[in-house]
Amino acid sequence: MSGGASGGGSAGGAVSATSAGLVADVAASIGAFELRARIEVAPGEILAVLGPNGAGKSTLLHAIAGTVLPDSGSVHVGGRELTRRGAGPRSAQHDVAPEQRRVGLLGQQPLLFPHLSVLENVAFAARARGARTHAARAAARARLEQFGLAELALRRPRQLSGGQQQRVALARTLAAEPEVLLLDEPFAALDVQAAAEMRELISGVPGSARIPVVLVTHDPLDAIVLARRSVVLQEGRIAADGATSEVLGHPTTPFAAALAGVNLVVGSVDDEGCVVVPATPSAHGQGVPLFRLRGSAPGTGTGDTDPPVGSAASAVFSPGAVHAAPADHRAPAASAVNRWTGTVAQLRPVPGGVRIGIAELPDLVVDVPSAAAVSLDLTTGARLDFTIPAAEVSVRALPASVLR
Ligand SMILES: Nc1ncnc2c1ncn2[C@@H]1O[C@H](COP(=O)(O)OP(=O)(O)OP(=O)(O)O)[C@@H](O)[C@H]1O
Repeated sequence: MSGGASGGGSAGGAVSATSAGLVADVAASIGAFELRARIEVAPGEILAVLGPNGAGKSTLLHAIAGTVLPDSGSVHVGGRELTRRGAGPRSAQHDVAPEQRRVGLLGQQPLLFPHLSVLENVAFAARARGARTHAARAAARARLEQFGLAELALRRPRQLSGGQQQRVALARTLAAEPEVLLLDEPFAALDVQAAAEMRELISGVPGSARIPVVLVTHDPLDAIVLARRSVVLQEGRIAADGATSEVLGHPTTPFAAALAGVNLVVGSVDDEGCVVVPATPSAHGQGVPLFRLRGSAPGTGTGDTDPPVGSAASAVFSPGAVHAAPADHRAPAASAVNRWTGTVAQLRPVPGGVRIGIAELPDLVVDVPSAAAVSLDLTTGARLDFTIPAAEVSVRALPASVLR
């Protein structure tokens, strides 16, 4: 799925236009920001798009919806070409107007018509597509029934909770029978209960409507619960793309690692199969000279699938898998594996314990249980020995370009 505009090559080139799903391969610029991304989503599939603020997630959705016109590239839904733009000034251009795209876009706010009842709001979508009033109302009633909203049919939007409004907005979006559904942080403005109800409805969309769904979210749990595949968009590029379990279970970018709540370090592989990471010298002048991590889980650091010596690799481990103990002042040898001494830089409470930031390895955090935190007498500036069992470390090969 990756490559294309995201790989810097084929925006404006051939894409699988005959695909039954959504294929968007676009390069778009807004001011200084440049998006180059390709996504492909099958009918009945939910693709989660994760990424930090300003990564271009909304821009990607708007390029599909037709409210942002890409500089180059193409958008196809069900084999229908919605946009084709070449890079050159004389290249052929083709853009279906947003209202004719049959693309449903739902954002954080429901944006219902305040003067129409719930029923009329939902019926409006079918009427806008040419359905007669009676048929549109009947279809709207059926959809409200399906969404558990039938009792609210005669209310105005202001008489609904935020969660009910958002569910009505989803019903209205689907009533237009879109060929693709784009969801831009649909849970962001909802409380926990309302978000759960909305999640439940969205999880049923692929099965009932058999359309491709793109879900932009900041919450990794949304991706885990709703999407079998995820992409991570960073600075306008696809930084990770694959099964959600892989993208979050073995993240390759610090952003994805932070989302998944795990530590990610990147380094080169030495002749013992360890990932070697240079550490930042600490203010105490006692930086960890080399940080070496070895994994032992099958296929993740030992055996035939080991990354070759000198290649780039990542090591991923949970903050709670690290054991902390008072430093024994005989600094571990530079050759120590899965063991290092570090200086406590920050301490903050987390459920069940304390999270330690380490001065020499600022990208890592270690979680110690409350009881251990008390016995360690934790203070900033304290020196601790950290160890992690190899079985808790997952090592994977990375493209060589990450070390440049
Ligand atoms: N109308 C606009 N004018 C100027 N710059 C814009 C405009 N819309 C978006 N941008 C810029 O384009 C970049 C991508 O924005 P976009 O909204 O697509 O990101 P995002 O990943 O959806 O972010 P967020 O998670 O904060 O919603 C940002 O740098 C943003 O400032």
